[in-house]
Amino acid sequence: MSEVATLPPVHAAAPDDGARIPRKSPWRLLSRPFALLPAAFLLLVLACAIGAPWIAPHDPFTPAIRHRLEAPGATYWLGTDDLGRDMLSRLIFGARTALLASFESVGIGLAAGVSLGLLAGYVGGWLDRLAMRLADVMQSIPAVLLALALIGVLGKGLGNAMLAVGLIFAVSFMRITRAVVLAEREQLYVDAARVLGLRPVAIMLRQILPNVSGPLIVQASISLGTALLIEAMLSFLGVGADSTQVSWGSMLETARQFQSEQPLLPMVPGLAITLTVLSFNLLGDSLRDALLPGGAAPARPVARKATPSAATTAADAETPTPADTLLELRQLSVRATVGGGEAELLSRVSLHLRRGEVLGLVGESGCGKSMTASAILGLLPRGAHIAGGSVRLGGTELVGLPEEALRHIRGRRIGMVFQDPNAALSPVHTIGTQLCDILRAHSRMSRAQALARAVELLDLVGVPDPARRLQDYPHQFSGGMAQRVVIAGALACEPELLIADEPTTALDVTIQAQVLDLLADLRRRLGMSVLLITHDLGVVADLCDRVAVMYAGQIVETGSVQDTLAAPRHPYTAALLDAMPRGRGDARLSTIAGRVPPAWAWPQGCRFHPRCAHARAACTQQPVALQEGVRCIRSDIQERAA
Ligand SMILES: Nc1ncnc2c1ncn2[C@@H]1O[C@H](COP(=O)(O)OP(=O)(O)OP(=O)(O)O)[C@@H](O)[C@H]1O
Repeated sequence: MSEVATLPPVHAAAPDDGARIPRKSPWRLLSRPFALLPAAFLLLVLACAIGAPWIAPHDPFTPAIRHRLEAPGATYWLGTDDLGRDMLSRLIFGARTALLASFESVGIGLAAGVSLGLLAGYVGGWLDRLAMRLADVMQSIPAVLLALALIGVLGKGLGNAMLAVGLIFAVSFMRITRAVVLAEREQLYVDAARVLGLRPVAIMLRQILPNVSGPLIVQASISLGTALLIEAMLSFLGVGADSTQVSWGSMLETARQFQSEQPLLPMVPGLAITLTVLSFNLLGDSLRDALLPGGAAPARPVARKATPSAATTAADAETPTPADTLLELRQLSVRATVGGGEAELLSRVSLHLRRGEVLGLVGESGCGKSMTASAILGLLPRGAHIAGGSVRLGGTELVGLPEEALRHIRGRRIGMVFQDPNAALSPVHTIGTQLCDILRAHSRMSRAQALARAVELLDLVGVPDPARRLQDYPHQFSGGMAQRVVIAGALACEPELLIADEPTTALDVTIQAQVLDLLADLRRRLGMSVLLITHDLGVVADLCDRVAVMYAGQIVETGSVQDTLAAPRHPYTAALLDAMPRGRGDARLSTIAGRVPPAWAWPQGCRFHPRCAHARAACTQQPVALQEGVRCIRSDIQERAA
């Protein structure tokens, strides 16, 4: 256990290109006069609400009939009402009622809406459908009507009224939260958190919730204005604030009656309501500009209608696995519902990985490499399921293991490095927090111990000045440095197996080599097994001991890197090799004609035959079995060519 902690840094630091993604911060508001004005006004209202008993020049409740309906003057700056009470003092106390009622309803709305939105978005299924139907029903009822109905049931009083308004608000907070959760739960950093074994509640609250804060703050600000207006309206109607409270709404109602005697009377509460609601709305607009990214989110691809996949494959020859095998996949099949039908995404995939070995899993995009990794981790996308076969990790069968047990294996025994490091890290937490979360999810460490360990891990992966960098956010790291951080996270619990899914594809070419060197060094020093997913045979040649080539959801060739790259036996492997740049002298690279078919349209017979120059009629008829590490009835052609 101590090996990781004591190892020296293995790699020279790459230059860090610093911050790249500007973060939206509430402080941007300071540069906007349109936001400062309403904010200042609302601060004034808040100060009045809090300090009313000390600020108000007169008692707002005790009548003084001899001063009734006085015009504004030296004693009563805003005049008096029909009972001779000071309008300014009532206005100041009214701020207290207005803000309390608004905060109460928005607080209720936030608590109920955000919890339900998180659950509906994250869990999905019937809970999501139920929540959405409920939201549709609630939104079809006007807020004031619902408040009046609840007052009818629970009795008069501002508390009941604002509870009803809060429930109405909950719907919009729920919709906003759910929409953000639906988008965020597909993000790599959420997958990364699941891979690292964080609990769903922790993922919802710590990883996803902070992303909703921007839209929620904006909506809350606008809802505060609406709530204030509803409170005033209910009090105006006489079903809101009672005689022990001063409300701008009831002040307006009184003023309405005596308007002919004192025309200025309605202006006082009227202006207070208008300006406060306007300020909330203007502040909401400015917050929207300051906190929310502009433009709509890119539309997600729509699944096409599926047809059942081609005939199942012929039985592959079973090969005995070595005694020091760490990971073994046997006849692993994954199926998924796509559009209206079922497709087989992985067909009887068998491969093994020995302790301390690096296995390259190669193939073009869409061949099933990532799906294989997801199946190993028990993190298949929605709609996909394991239809057969087994995944064994050091003697433990992972297929069918309960989620709780799988969670302990992910992160602790299997680490994962994703393609895009910036997407794999939560944008709203510092690196230190993220590494500590991983460490503390799997061991009983104090925060101080976890921080110390995080420094060691960053040092191990070659991040310079690790103690200082713990305070930085992911966007403050260059791509290469961010990938080192992701690798540090994957190594946090010293896993036996590291799965690296295209770990360098998103990086600059110069940085790619550094990250690959780091992986090679770590593997050598820590003795881990690595499953390296890549489409690049050059990377396989540099880093791997053995290779498994995938095409259309099947393994088509496996063998040692040396043998496979020197003398490929499958035409697909040969074609991948031909398409590989080998140096400056290459005038033109050959490409593989056509493209990988989608999973719902795998061809009959050999799945590569429509793109294969050596295909014969026999290749199109029967599924081809994997025999002695190759799935091709014409492998002799390649051998002869070699
Ligand atoms: N959620 C899903 N539902 C249905 N089919 C899917 C889903 N995700 C991927 N597929 C399909 O599964 C097949 C294998 O995809 P996979 O992502 O594993 O390929 P890959 O080789 O890893 O490609 P890449 O390098 O682009 O990630 C493809 O045909 C893909 O369209």
